[in-house]
Parts: sequence; C-alpha cells; structure tokens
Amino acid sequence: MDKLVKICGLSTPDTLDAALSAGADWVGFVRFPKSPRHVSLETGRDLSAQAKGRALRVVLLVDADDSFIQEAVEALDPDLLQLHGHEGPERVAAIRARFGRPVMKAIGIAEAADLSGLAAYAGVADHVLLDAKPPRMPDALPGGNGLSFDWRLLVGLDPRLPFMLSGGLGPGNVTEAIKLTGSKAVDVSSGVEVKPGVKDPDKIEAFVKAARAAFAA
Ligand SMILES: O=C(O)c1ccccc1N[C@@H]1O[C@H](COP(=O)(O)O)[C@@H](O)[C@H]1O
Repeated sequence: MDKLVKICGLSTPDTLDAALSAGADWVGFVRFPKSPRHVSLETGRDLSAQAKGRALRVVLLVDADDSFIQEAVEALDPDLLQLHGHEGPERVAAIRARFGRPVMKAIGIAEAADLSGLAAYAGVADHVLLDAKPPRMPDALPGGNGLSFDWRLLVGLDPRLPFMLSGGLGPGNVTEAIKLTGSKAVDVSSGVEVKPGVKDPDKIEAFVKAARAAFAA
C-alpha cells in the first residue's frame, strides 16, 4: 500500500475542501444513519462530485443490504467501499463482485488474536482497516469512537500486508503511531473534530501534515 492519508466522516463542502487542500489521498463519506457523520444521498452526491479527481472517494457502510449499497453506489459513485460492520469474508467477496468496486474491510482489534482476521480478509478485500474494537455498550457505534488499540500489537506485522491504521488517531499522536507500527496508511475521523460530526479544518490540515512528515522520516 502506498503512503496514504484518509480523512473520514466529511459531511460539508468546507471541511471536504479543507481535506482536499491539505492533500488527503482518500476522503470518506458515511452512509450509516446512526452515525453523527451520516450524509444523505443528495449531500453525498454533491460532496463526491466535489472530490472527484482530487482524492479517492470512499463510502463507509455498516452491514448494509444490497439495495442500500446500490443506492449509495449510484448516488456517490465511490472509488472504494469501506465495510465497517460484521461482514464476513464471503459477504465481502460478494459485495466486491456485485458492485465492481474495490473494498476495504474494517477489523476491530483489542488483542493479538484479533489480527488473525487480517489473513482471512487479505485474500478477498483490497485493503484491511485496523480499528479499535467498539466499547461494549448497546448503542456504541462500530467505529468513529475516537478509541485507540494497543499499537504494540502490530509490531512485527508484515508491512507488505495491505492494512490501514485507524482508531483514536489525531494530529497529536499520528507521528508516534506511524513510527511504532510502520503503517503506511492512516485514517482519522473523531481526532479532527470539535465535536462528533463536526470537523475542524485546522485539525485536518495538522493531521495531514503530521502524517506526511512521519512517513518521510
Ligand atoms: O465515523 C463514524 O461515524 C463511523 C460509524 C460507523 C463505523 C465507522 C465509523 N468511522 C470509522 O471508524 C474509524 C475510526 O474512527 P476514529 O478516528 O476513531 O473516530 C475510521 O476509520 C472511521 O472511518
């Protein structure tokens, strides 16, 4: 995987512009109604058009059925689908085949054993996103919680595996995360917000700058 910075959960033209101007490689739009970052099909269509040709456009879905995916694909025309629910390897392969878009499967990490999921998905998903496991609360979101996992679990992981690091990253800790894990790709949502769902252009710029500097070090 090339060195990549993804800003996820963008929901306004101004903050999307901040991400694009800062040089984000990937921008993410959430299609999950329980999320404070969820965008309507209309907003998603407009934001995706704004980003077209400037960054790779990612649509984030959680245990979505085919009709929900279909309407997102038609409206947002994503370059990549991020699957952030309980989609197993067979479902990931089926979505990839049916919708003809590359997929990134998110895996929740809390302990070393959780990394076994990486091998299971590496053959069917184009990318694997390593995120912290969500808190054990009935209403917890499956991601976007601003929680980190123990990055030391990744020490020794084959850096050629197509993984992207996420979970609780921000301008203040992304340097250490890249240094410790050797990850070539990072993703952030909460860490560049002033409150859930409200992105901060200055934090977005600071995150992209810090990640780029850490990649180059
Ligand atoms: O951002 C959300 O609202 C969200 C909802 C459901 C699933 C995943 C979600 N976000 C993704 O979670 C990770 C980590 O986010 P954070 O930086 O810790 O807030 C990231 O990949 C988001 O894309």
